[in-house]
Amino acid sequence: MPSFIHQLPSTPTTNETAGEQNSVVFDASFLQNQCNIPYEFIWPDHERPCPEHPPMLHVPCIDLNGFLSGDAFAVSTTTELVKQACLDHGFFLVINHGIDSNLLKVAHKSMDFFFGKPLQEKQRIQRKVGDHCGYASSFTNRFSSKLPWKETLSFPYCADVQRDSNIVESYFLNAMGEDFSEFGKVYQKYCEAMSCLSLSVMEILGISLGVGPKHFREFFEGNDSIMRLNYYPPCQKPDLTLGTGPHCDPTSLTILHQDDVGGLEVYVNETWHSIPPDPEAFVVNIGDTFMALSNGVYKSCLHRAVVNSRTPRKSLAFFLCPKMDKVVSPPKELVSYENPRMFPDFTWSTLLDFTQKHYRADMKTLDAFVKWLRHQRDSQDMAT
Ligand SMILES: C=C1C[C@]23C[C@H]1CC[C@H]2[C@]1(C)CCC[C@@](C)(C(=O)O)[C@H]1[C@@H]3C(=O)O
Ligand SMILES: O=C(O)CCC(=O)C(=O)O
Ligand SMILES: [Fe+2]
Repeated sequence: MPSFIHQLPSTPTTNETAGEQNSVVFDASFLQNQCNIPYEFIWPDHERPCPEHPPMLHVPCIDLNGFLSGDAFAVSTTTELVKQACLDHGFFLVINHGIDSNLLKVAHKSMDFFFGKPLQEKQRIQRKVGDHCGYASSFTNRFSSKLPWKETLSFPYCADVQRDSNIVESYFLNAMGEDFSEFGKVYQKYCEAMSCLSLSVMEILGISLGVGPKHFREFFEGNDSIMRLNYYPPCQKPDLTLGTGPHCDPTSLTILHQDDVGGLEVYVNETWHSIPPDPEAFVVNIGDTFMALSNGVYKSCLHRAVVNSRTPRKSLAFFLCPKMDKVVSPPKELVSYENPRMFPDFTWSTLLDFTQKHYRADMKTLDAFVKWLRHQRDSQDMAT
């Protein structure tokens, strides 16, 4: 067992496989004091950060307040800018979003509250094998190489108040007790705000694709989304590792808020570009599931996060996802003889399961998923 791995007393749970009796976690406070980093965190040459600071990506800035005012010029400008961005690389910024600045501030502060806790306390909410929620530390018990230099805390958000109007608060109360009541309240409010913002963006995407403002808004009304807190400790060898490896988000839409450190990079025209932090703006990008919903018209884009040797970096990522059993299928207006179906129908829960149990999301997730899905369906057909 590598020295940086702390063997913790086994925490038997219902869904651990026989081989998962012991939880192992990455102890950033221990690692930071070593002069080198373990080989498991060293990425192949061709995937390492650029030696020079990459050029800045000029992404359009969407004034959401303007769009929501209904002013015809603002609506057409907004939808045109989003359309061009989504045809080019799938990233754009949203400003004048109406999200309370105090909520943003306390959401960032609450990350320090959690990630500053002793390892054993964070380990109380450890992500279980095959699950997408909980605390994960560089996924040491999930991947054996190209480990990301980060700790994450992921949790579910359900927008369907009939089903669960307080899922985030309950999740933390159940897992961490009364001390996390305020913590849960903060992220319940944050996720509600993110869900509302996502539905406005879905209106813009619907208009930009010619299917109208309601189509995708209604598709995501009762979303089963994922909120993820990314904490990237400083690294003594930032040029050898990555905070988050190159990937396309398998989800539908990502609304990201970076702190002021910087580190998000997007791969466009065969070159890595940086998207510098802007506290007033959310970075929005479409994911694989929305690429399938648009029948491939809009592209899910390759991106990653680099780390530095000086200071921790934090980002809050809200991953909009349809209801688990919702069938992902493009509207008929986006399918034609010239534009035949690019992907088969699938449910979001099947793709999510694929990324959690069978495949580490990267830049080819959707292709790998479609191949896997076809194989599964062929095997079932042969068995009947
Ligand atoms: C559905 C998801 C899987 C990941 C979290 C959400 C959306 C982004 C995915 C991820 C960040 C892509 C890079 C690899 C990954 C393993 C990670 O570094 O965290 C991915 C997440 C995951 O599988 O936990
Ligand atoms: O932290 C960042 O800037 C990006 C993280 C990311 O891409 C993700 O969590 O999917
Ligand atoms: Fe991402």
